[in-house]
Amino acid sequence: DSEEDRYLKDEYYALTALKQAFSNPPFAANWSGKQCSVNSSSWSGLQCINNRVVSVSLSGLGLSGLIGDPLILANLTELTLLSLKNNSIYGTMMNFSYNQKLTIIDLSLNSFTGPISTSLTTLNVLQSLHLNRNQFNGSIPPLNQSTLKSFDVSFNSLSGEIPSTVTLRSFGPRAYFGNPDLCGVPTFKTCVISEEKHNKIKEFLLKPSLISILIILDIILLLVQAYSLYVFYKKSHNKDQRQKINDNPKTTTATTSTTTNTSSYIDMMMHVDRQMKVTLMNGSEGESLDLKELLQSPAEGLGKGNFGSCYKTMMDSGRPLVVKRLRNLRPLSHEEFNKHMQSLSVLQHPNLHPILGYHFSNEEKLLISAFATNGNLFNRLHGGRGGNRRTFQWNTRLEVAKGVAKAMAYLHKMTTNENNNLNDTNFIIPHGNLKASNVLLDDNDTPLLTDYALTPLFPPSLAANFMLAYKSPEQLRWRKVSNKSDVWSYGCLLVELITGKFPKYSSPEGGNGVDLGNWIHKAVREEWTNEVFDMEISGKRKTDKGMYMLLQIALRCCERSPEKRPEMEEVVEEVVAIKPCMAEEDEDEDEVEAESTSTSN
Ligand SMILES: Nc1ncnc2c1ncn2[C@@H]1O[C@H](COP(=O)(O)OP(=O)(O)OP(=O)(O)O)[C@@H](O)[C@H]1O
Repeated sequence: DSEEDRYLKDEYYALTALKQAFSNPPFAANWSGKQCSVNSSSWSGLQCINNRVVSVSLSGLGLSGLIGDPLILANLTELTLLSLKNNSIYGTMMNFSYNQKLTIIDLSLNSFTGPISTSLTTLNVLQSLHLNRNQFNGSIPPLNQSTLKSFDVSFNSLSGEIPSTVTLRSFGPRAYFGNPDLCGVPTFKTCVISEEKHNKIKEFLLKPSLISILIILDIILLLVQAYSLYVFYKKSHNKDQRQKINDNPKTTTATTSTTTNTSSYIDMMMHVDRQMKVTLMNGSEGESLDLKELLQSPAEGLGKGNFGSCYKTMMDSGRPLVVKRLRNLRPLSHEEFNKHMQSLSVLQHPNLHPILGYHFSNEEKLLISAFATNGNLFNRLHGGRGGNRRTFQWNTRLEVAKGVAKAMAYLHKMTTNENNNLNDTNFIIPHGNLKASNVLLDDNDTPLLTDYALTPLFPPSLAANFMLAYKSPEQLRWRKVSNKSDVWSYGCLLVELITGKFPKYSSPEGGNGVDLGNWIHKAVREEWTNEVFDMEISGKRKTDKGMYMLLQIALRCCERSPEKRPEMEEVVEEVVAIKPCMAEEDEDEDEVEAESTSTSN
């Protein structure tokens, strides 16, 4: 299936599920066949643009039924308008986290119950929200999008103080009418605890009822649990293995963030406790991965990415592993996840960091891999510049450039090779997320690519926004990952490697990050080529010829037009042909000699 076919299928299933939620919808027969034909739709109430559903308008059709799955619309990622107004639909409100393009939502005049979904606060282009005349209860989430101009939650059972955001305060009291327990501006009711409520609370606390006893017992139980977790955590921290982590000086260079994120680790342990299963990847049969041991071992947070967080953990054997806790996945069945993971296990290359195993349960999706001892390329390149820095020599950088190019070419070969044994039609191999923090370095600074080919696991809109740190011009426009957008990313990585400049997406404050792919053309055009090289590789001696050659390759990879960019295979040939700098090797030998003379003296 092409990516477009996948979108079509996903959207078709979402709409079919919606149809099935209603008993005898008048459009039952009409909603059959393909939902979109380019910019039109034969399905009543639907509008399409470029074969994607952009509007679902089903108001006043006498629809009745329960919407049970809050993510029922998650696959309609291009949806801008949703109106189910004036029907008899019940159930709780949908989760709109994946419908980031919604501008108009109208669920008014139905029988929805439960709280207003907090996912609405994430919709940055929302202009109109009508939820009036339902039975929504609980408090109003702190909506504060400046785009929101029309808002109505009147005649529900909402309660508590209206959050004091600029947006919510901008609507008159009419928007909030008919919610007797709602208070604060702009309603005319001030939020004070009434005498009656006050007495009720007093009564509740003083006169033990079954409910109050249960609540108090619950609180005690929670405290006991928290205490035993604390004791357990302390204990495991004191283990010898913990000492090993602390004693290993490389640990600090390996992490993006040295802060320990223990609370979420404990949180994770509680989640997976019930289904202790790690599935081993093909090729990892010799491994033994016991999730229980893995999660009970001492851990430290390595950092938080766009799709989850990584933890380093030390097994009893002394082997360090990394657990990546995935977040924001698209709704996936266990089978789909398995299928994708198993197809990834076919990929084996000395410069690809393998996933050793994974865990899938409703609550958690974890990927497990070996810990790369020298951390990631981003830290190696930019870390410790103020002092305490391990020099990153030109020859080592060149080796990194070669390794990454080989791994990328391998991934691309697997995408296009017709005889490959990846018969999973959903399989997409372009790396899709190449950036310096996704290039890990082992003991010898050998580069190991990680986070490859994960794009299909995430909702397309999210993947488009978060992946591809070095976004190519066409990727910015079409929001699609391709082999050629990977080539652009590789070019940007080369520029970062040669110049030591921060890319725009991850520049620290005051770090002068630039859009590397475009900047390098400007730099060469304006003839400051000699000044672009990182002082660490060009300062001491004359700039090596190889550096110019690598710069030329970077320029070709960063051609604005994808057709003009080389294939990764050609890139490998050219990068591999660059010879290391002999002068630097001599310098290294001199340094080693000087060191050994000074120690023998
Ligand atoms: N196997 C590993 N060995 C050593 N460090 C790792 C390993 N896996 C991940 N890391 C590091 O952990 C940190 C968090 O990784 P994570 O993949 O969650 O985020 P990211 O790479 O910054 O962003 P993204 O989610 O877009 O990939 C990064 O600094 C990454 O380099």
